[in-house]
Amino acid sequence: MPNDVTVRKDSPVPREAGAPSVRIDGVDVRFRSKKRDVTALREVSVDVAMGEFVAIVGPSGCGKSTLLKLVAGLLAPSRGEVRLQGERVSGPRHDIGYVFQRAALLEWRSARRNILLQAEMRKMPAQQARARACELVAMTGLEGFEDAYPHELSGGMQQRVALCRALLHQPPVLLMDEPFGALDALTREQMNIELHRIWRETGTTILLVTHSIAEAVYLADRVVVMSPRPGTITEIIDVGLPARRDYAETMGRDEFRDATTHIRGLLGTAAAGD
Ligand SMILES: Nc1ncnc2c1ncn2[C@@H]1O[C@H](COP(=O)(O)OP(=O)(O)OP(=O)(O)O)[C@@H](O)[C@H]1O
Repeated sequence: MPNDVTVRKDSPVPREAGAPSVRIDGVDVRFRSKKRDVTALREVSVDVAMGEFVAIVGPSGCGKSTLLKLVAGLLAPSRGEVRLQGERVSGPRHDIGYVFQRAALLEWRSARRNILLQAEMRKMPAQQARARACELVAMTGLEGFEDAYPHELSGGMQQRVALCRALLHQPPVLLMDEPFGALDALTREQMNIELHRIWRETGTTILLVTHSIAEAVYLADRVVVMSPRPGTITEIIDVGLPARRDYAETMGRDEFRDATTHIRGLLGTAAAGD
């Protein structure tokens, strides 16, 4: 579905009856070395529906990034299995987009050419890639900065470029690892608003790791709360907010307050910042 639907302006999140977009089933991850044996994840199971937005919160070191790496096929579970679009993940997957805390742009390439890097790596037809890049530049408000180099862009703009690059090949699943953690509070708020709109417009399934409880609840359909290492799922919260969310109005809603208070309670003093 997400591959051929690029614009879904007003519809709510589709909850499809078919296979989930991501299935994490009874997963353990152990890292063994001569010096130590670390169980990063234990018995983690979660299904993410097509087009759903799921946020993952938990104390530092509980295995959030490890979970995303499993979905991307960059790590193999020690037990259990991960499925992406119905297929068992058994190696690096190219049908995903990945956004990290640092935009990691190439300094010698313009914004446009950083975005098009994705197309070059995938050998996408040039015309199709340029058209898609233009669409994404408009969607993320980067118009007028296509020829700017990374050092000429603000942190928020650099992250927008990274987001365009991650979405260029229209991946059905987008993995985001603390993408706004390095931004100032106001820019982060703006990026939250934009990401929510882009998610609604593209229909992409999103898994977002964040240390911000407010960010998780504002953006997601469901929030996965994890325990300290070895990371297990403490609870999965359905935030119950409408698909269209005005930022200020959402902050004042009972559902928002209830969900954030509940998550803070679950995380207790182990919660990392907000
Ligand atoms: N390649 C690795 N080799 C050995 N141990 C690892 C490896 N990757 C992660 N770990 C360990 O697994 C645990 C989970 O790490 P991970 O980075 O997934 O946590 P996190 O929840 O994303 O942390 P943070 O919020 O601080 O970014 C940590 O104890 C970490 O030291």
